[in-house]
Amino acid sequence: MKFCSRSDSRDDTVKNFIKAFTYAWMGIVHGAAQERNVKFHLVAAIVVIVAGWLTGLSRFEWIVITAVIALVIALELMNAAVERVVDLVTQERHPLAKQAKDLAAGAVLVFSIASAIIGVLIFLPKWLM
Ligand SMILES: Nc1ncnc2c1ncn2[C@@H]1O[C@H](COP(=O)(O)OP(=O)(O)OP(=O)(O)O)[C@@H](O)[C@H]1O
Repeated sequence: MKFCSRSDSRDDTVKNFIKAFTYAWMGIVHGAAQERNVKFHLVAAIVVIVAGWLTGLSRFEWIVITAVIALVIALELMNAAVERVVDLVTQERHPLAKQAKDLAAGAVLVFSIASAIIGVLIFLPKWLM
């Protein structure tokens, strides 16, 4: 009979956490390497961060910019995941496959438009001053 000490189960929890983190990191690296839109948003994020640094943003504005950048990239990764699942389920043309891909792409577009508006609202008044 095998007894599990409390430190064994804590080791397992830490190992599982590290494994889950590694898989999630591999997802980000894969997305950045394979997905054109993820690459585009990563470059755009760098441009926005440099522009923010040169312009001089408040703490609150940096919080908003950080959240917006993270959400756009997270949505792109989710969109890529939906595309993979749809392609795994069917290689044939199917109206539901189209809807699934277009809905996921629509979600990215909605937030991309909102993030562009947020960017203009934060940066434009400072550049016009
Ligand atoms: N299996 C499918 N069935 C129906 N429509 C699809 C399917 N896969 C993609 N589409 C639709 O085709 C349009 C273009 O999709 P997408 O940009 O993913 O290209 P694709 O058709 O998968 O081809 P490619 O992989 O060469 O770019 C989108 O409207 C998408 O929803």
